[in-house]
Amino acid sequence: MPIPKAELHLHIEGTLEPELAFELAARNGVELPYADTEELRKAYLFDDLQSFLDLYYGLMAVLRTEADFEDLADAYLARAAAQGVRHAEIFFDPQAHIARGVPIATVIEGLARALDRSEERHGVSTRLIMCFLRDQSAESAMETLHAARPHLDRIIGVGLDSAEVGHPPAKFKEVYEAAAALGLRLVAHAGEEGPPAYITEALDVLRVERVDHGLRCMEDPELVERLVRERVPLTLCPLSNVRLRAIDVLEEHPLARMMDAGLMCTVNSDDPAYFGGYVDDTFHAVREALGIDQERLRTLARNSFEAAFLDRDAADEALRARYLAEVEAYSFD
Ligand SMILES: Nc1ncnc2[nH]cnc12
Ligand SMILES: [Zn+2]
Repeated sequence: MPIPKAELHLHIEGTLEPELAFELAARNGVELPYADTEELRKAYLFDDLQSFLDLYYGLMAVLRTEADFEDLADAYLARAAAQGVRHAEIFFDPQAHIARGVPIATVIEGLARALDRSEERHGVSTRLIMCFLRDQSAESAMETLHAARPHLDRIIGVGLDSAEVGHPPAKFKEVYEAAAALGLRLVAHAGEEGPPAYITEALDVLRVERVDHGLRCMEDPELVERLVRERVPLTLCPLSNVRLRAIDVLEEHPLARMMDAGLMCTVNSDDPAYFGGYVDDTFHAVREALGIDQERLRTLARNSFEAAFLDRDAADEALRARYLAEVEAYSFD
């Protein structure tokens, strides 16, 4: 049985396995530019974030109806449960769907159908985080926030993803202020490909509570000191960093050094259908490649629940306490 853990950095569209992509393509009469699942999988060789995003957005063409989003999320939750995930905070990219003529209500209601059954069916509690695409305009992000207003009871927070370099966090200051005023929690991708200054900006200008990736903080010792002092959780995704060439090989990933430095690290899967593993596969991979020992794996699991957005009410706090107790009681043998 894998160690219990929370997944805090997971793009639901990045869980679209080739088999489901072909099934949904057939269901919706969408032609995919690949002969079969094997040919599609062969296309998963990326030079950088942008080359991945081109494929990722293209494949979304198969997602059209509420049932498609429900099936996508349900398939993820089943896999996550098998990997020891007890709580999942799930990103989605509404602008990528609205641009294809799929209304935000279809996306959210479809995902919610799977999420509403998740505790009972898979034993996984869930939250939804709506991401803005940072390579689109600040106005488009604000329109998306407005479009989401009828569904805010379904959404715990907002995030910022897509092509990072050239799209610094400050561009989204206003929409983050508007989201905070609506009571939404705030996260943002920063320091994946972009410089450490983007991490600082995400903290100071967007006022995020967690940083997604944050990998490049290691280039700025003062920033590391600050992240340690303020105990800012980082949602790291080591397999993603290797596949998107932020790091050459997993053996060179700074996770162990980041933990040594006292950073509050969590380990997550990002886009597991594309990057060769779900979250427990990632735990195993870092254990092998970086010599992360059992007690450090337990720390990563503990951090994931401590950094989770499970503090809305007494029921949330009780859930967090239960999960943390499961982590402490877990035996690796
Ligand atoms: N790793 C990643 N970075 C930025 N945007 C993304 N969208 C999906 N995965 C992403
Ligand atoms: Zn991501």
